[in-house]
Amino acid sequence: MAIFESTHPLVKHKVSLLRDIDISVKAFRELTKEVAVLLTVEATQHFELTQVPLTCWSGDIQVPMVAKPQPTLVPILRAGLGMLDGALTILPCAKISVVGLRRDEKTLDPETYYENIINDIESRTAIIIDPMLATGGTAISTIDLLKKSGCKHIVALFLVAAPEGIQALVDVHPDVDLIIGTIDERLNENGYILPGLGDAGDKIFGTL
Ligand SMILES: O=P(O)(O)OC[C@H]1O[C@H](OP(=O)(O)OP(=O)(O)O)[C@H](O)[C@@H]1O
Ligand SMILES: O=c1cc[nH]c(=O)[nH]1
Ligand SMILES: [Mg+2]
Repeated sequence: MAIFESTHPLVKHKVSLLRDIDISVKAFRELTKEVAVLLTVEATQHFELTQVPLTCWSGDIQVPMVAKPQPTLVPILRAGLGMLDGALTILPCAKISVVGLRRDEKTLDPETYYENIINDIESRTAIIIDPMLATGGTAISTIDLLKKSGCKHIVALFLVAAPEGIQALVDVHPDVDLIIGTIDERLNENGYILPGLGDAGDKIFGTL
């Protein structure tokens, strides 16, 4: 597994703005989208290229094009939807697989309530998008679902991650690459990330 924490100054700046207790729903949505754009650039920067023939204005040439089929984006409902527009800005032709999971507030175990994964996932990279990696339970279950569907290459993007969640993911799915905006300090006793963003889903959907 590769664990990559972004060093981009704009990622750091925007994640810092997301932490403001007085942030509006509008600003939280906009910043989430903007960080998703930047993280998607980071996630795609090592995509393999291949030379293909093309006829251009001056004749026949060989041009570099991405070798593998378009990836599938995998937003985890609900909060992952807040990153979808940003990821699609960079990957406008990506297929979309949707999974819905929620944490039980007491046990912190994830419950899967929706699954719609594309058919031909074997040949595509899956890019999971979710603002938060806390205990890691939700991401681990999502990766289980993707692998059961035949997915062979998985990258996961998070705005903020806790060290506990990263370790849990490494232990269970060591082959998955992580792209993280900022690695925070720790989880609190309720499984929330410190200093964190609070409940990202509630802030994106205005359900606080
Ligand atoms: O790493 P974990 O401990 O599993 O926690 C992380 C998950 O918790 C949040 O979703 P939540 O369950 O609040 O659902 P929501 O997106 O509908 O708010 C978050 O968006 C992740 O999906
Ligand atoms: O800190 C956290 C942990 C889980 N889910 C969130 O939205 N925030
Ligand atoms: Mg939530």
